[in-house]
Amino acid sequence: MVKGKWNENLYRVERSLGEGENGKVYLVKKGSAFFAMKLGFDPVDHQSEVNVLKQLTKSDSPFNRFLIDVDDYHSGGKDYPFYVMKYIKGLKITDFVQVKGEKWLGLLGLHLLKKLTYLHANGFVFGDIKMENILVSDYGAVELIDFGGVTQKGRAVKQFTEIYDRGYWGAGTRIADEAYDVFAFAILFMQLSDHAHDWFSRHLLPQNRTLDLLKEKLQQEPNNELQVYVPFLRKALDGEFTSSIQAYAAWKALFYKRGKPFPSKPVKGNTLVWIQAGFIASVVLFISVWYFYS
Ligand SMILES: Nc1ncnc2c1ncn2[C@@H]1O[C@H](COP(=O)(O)OP(=O)(O)OP(=O)(O)O)[C@@H](O)[C@H]1O
Repeated sequence: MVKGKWNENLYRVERSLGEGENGKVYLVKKGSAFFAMKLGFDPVDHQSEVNVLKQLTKSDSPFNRFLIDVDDYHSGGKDYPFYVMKYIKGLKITDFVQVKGEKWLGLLGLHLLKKLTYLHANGFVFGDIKMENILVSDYGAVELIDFGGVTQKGRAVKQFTEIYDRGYWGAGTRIADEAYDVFAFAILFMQLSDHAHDWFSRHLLPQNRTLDLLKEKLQQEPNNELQVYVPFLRKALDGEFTSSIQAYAAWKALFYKRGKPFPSKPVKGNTLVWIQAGFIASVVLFISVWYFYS
């Protein structure tokens, strides 16, 4: 059990969800509700993450219900800072694509860009877009986790991962602007196609990390699902989308051009039974009314 020193909320730790450079994340239960609890390793980094989440809590965006509680856990004479957030039950985006298939790439891109537009509208840039920081729940709902890299526009990006960073590819600065996230988005989607996956994990010498090389790889993109988005990805790498709203509109246009409907939600087994029962009941009612009045 973890009891907050100040707010006195009591959480039962169920299991570990994961660990990164900044902290450990646990699945916790309060009453009958599940949450994710992050215990920070470094108090300064932890506080900076909490400050961003607190600001987003005040915003008019889907992020405003993400942060639940901020407190310290006192144990063995020491205080351990933690925060509690919404628990996201989902798969890492790579695993989701592997399980469900590449036909979902278009929809995932649409949802991720939409999320970024909310963050950007509130004056922030995500900074550390990478596979590990994107969870996908059923039916393709995309959620960002790990707000450690979230940076106010105009400041130097707080935390990034080399291959997603436009500075690494000599394609621009590390000053937080919307195009920075759109560039990382493009790398992510190139990486999500099997073809480029291997190539990204290889170590490249500094002189080989160029925008031309990225575009050359894009040209060779054999993946059918991603093919339609290649013009978008090229523009994103070139920094031509100065806002995520523009990027979202462009992706959306290609998504519909592709002419593929959203993978639809299957009707649940018991919903189907109720629909059938309702139909039979209405037929019986109709026959009996007709019989009664005729
Ligand atoms: N809200 C959440 N719901 C479900 N799982 C989560 C949540 N937040 C984090 N996790 C899990 O915990 C792991 C570590 O969390 P997080 O990425 O925030 O740590 P970090 O130390 O900031 O990582 P990094 O070293 O990448 O910066 C994630 O990869 C994810 O699997």
